[in-house]
Amino acid sequence: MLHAMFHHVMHDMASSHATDSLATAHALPSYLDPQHLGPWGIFLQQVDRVTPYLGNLARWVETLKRPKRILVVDVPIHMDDGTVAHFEGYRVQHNTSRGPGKGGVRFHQDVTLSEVMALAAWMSIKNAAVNVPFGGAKGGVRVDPKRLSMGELERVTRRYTSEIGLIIGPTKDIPAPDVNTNERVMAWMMDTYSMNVGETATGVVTGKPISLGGSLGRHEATGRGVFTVGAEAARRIGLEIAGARVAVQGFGNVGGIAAKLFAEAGARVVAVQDHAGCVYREAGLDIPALLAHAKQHGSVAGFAAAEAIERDRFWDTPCDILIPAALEQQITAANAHRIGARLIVEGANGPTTPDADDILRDRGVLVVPDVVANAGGVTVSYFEWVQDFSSFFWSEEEINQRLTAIMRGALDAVWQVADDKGVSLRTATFIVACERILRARDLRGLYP
Ligand SMILES: NC(=O)C1=CN([C@@H]2O[C@H](COP(=O)(O)OP(=O)(O)OC[C@H]3O[C@@H](n4cnc5c(N)ncnc54)[C@H](O)[C@@H]3O)[C@@H](O)[C@H]2O)C=CC1
Ligand SMILES: O=C(O)CCC(=O)C(=O)O
Repeated sequence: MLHAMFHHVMHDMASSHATDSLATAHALPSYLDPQHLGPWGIFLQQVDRVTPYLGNLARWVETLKRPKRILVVDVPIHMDDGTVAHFEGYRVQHNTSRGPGKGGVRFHQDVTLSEVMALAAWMSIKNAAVNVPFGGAKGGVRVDPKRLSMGELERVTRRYTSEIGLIIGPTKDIPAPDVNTNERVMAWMMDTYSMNVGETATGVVTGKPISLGGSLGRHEATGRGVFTVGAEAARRIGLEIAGARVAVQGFGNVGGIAAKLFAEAGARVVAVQDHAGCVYREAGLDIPALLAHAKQHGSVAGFAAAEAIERDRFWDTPCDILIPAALEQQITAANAHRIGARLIVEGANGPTTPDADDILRDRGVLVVPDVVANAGGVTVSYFEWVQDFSSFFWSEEEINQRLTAIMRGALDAVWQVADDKGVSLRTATFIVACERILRARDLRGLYP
């Protein structure tokens, strides 16, 4: 009787939840809920868009929807006033089929697990798109570093590094700079990891100071890559860089250097927006002067040789090329129809939502997606890692030549796939990258 009831209950569960016994194996952990809003939900939609193009490899696609490893850590530190503060830290290794995890560390007050999961996943796609031998990973601490003293920032960095030390390492997972982290932070990370393992391990992070095993050209690499693919995409759609009007959101490592290179190539950078202000000058902003101002004041706000405009007006700025280089989900269905540019080059990770992608495509705006456009940083990080292993350092000229060749090659490959299959550059890039990742997975079998 009991056996019969049990059988009945089991049967009901099976029929109400799913149709076969694999259902349990496929049930997603709550933090992977596809309905999840935010960046991870966007990544899942992007994977769904590419799946029909993956042929036999599509049987592995579920791998991409589940990060391999997620670590959430408590980061307690002594504040300068004697109190103890706790910050939440994350390191997510999305996929390691093609090599060790690789991706930056973000310090920002709004960092969430969903965001770090998506950023890690985009690293898997990006690293495969430019064919560097890495998987994808990313880290973050939910802290506003602008409110920390230098000592507090160092203590957060060192404690976070010790906590994630369990899973990082030169052949396991190699962090790098992202929003609000830089060479200084990388030096502390390298030193903390090295102290904990008992030897100097320069290869544990990239984006280090040159004098500590960093690479020439890494500081500029992401902005340089944005410029390289932006200029090449512009050429392909018949848009002349000399005289082109450029609008840039985010004026840090990526946006600042991209703006400088576009201006040096004769473009007019007409608008720049950062976290605290937005400036406009129809004749073109003096970028070296704006960079100096932002360095001194922490923002473009208050720059005298320009008109200060309301933040939201940035999206209406008449321009030919738009470079989002700040945070995710900036170009949405709410503003995509207002953008006047013919070309968008994504310096930031995840700046455009899938519904905005569709609007832009319908309007004939070309989007060079993050997973190609901003891959210059990780490409030179790869060079740095190789140089650290061999203790043999290359000239900046050699680095920039190799970077340019890889960026142009990657754009060319995805352009061809987009043409052949009639898809956007983003979907084309996901096709190329997912094929590489899933083929590696297929060849290796279940472990990675
Ligand atoms: N640093 C790197 O090598 C790489 C960075 N990226 C991506 O590029 C983007 C920017 O990163 P970084 O330049 O490194 O960071 P950063 O910390 O050097 O600069 C960030 C810039 O964004 C601005 N910003 C922040 N919040 C904003 C908001 N709500 N509205 C407008 N502007 C805002 C800041 O004021 C600052 O100018 C991020 O999406 C990052 O993931 C992508 C590839 C590599
Ligand atoms: O240089 C790296 O390893 C990664 C940089 C990064 O975080 C990114 O490309 O988004």
